[in-house]
Amino acid sequence: MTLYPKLILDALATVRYPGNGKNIVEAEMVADNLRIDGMKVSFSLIFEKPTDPFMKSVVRAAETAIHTYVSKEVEVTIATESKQAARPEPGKMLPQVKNVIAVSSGKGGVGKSTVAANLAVALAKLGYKVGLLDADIFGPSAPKMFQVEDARPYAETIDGRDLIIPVEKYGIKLLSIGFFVDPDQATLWRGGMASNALKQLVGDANWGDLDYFVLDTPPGTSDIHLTLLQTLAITGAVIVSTPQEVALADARKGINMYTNDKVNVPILGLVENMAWFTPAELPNNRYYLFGKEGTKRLAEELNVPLLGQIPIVQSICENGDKGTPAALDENSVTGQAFIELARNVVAQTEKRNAELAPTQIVETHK
Ligand SMILES: Nc1ncnc2c1ncn2[C@@H]1O[C@H](COP(=O)(O)OP(=O)(O)OP(=O)(O)O)[C@@H](O)[C@H]1O
Repeated sequence: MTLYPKLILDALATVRYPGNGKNIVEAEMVADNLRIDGMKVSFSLIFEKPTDPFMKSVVRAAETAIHTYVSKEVEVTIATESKQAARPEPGKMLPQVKNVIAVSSGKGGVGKSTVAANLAVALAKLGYKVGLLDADIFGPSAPKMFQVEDARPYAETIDGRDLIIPVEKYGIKLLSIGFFVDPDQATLWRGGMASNALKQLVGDANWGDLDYFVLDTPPGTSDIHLTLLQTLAITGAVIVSTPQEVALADARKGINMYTNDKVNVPILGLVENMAWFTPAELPNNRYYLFGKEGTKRLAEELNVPLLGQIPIVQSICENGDKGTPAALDENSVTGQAFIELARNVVAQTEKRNAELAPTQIVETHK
């Protein structure tokens, strides 16, 4: 049997690309590098993106078509190409971002998202270029806290890649998993889907130059943390806790997630949220509802800095609901507490960068 190009192309014309229903010859997906050498055939298939979900199945279908319509004896080699440049390798993503700060808590509901959002706002107030990624897949709250719930970020082609453009609010570049997923559906997501979505929000978004990239991570320890550790070199972690014993026990677990022997992310320090209650009409009174200075003692015991103590103030909650983070008003008691926190985060980050080598990403084992 003698093979010739038309025989191969006719076989390939029976394969449909599921994305548009056209056959792959008509859709100009077969590159003009078709080589025939005896019973050996090689060529490339061209896809729009390197992440095309149909890539594997189309390659398999093309091979099967040649075996079915030409001969089982043909030795087929198919390479894949894409029109768009690939996402940079993990660890090489976001070269223009100077510091990546993960805000974590061992336990839900301690105010981690409130602290992450207000830390981002306070850093921007101090004049830094700031990005905030709300990676809290099970309870994204940044859209509400920044009053951008209706935002639907779009993509633009930049240097040959389609990149998501972050929303800008209060001088911060912001993306939330909540812009893309109905929060009620999030818990139904399989781990892999959530991880892929997150990798896209990090690697396929136009974050540009940033001094601080703040990550609001999900509560507790999860696959999402592992994805973040495998995708980004996290400069340091900020752990949020409330003063009660149960929260402190969980805070230790949260710390361990960043400092075990496989992961080497330095802890920049702890934040004690809901440290005391101050009624608006008695601003000098402090009521220690959840115990006094538990987080402060934990910080001392672990020999890590206490970066800030944030009181329980009704306005923090109201501002969060209204979409105007408390840190926007630097003259308020809470605004000052968050500015102080941001100053301490900057000081600890600079100290860490002077004393320690850059963080390495956690390798993926296949
Ligand atoms: N210091 C504070 N004073 C008053 N209210 C606060 C304070 N910190 C957080 N809150 C309120 O507590 C609630 C929970 O806070 P937040 O969503 O930030 O917690 P979280 O730890 O991120 O929770 P999750 O586990 O759901 O991610 C919110 O309504 C928030 O406005």
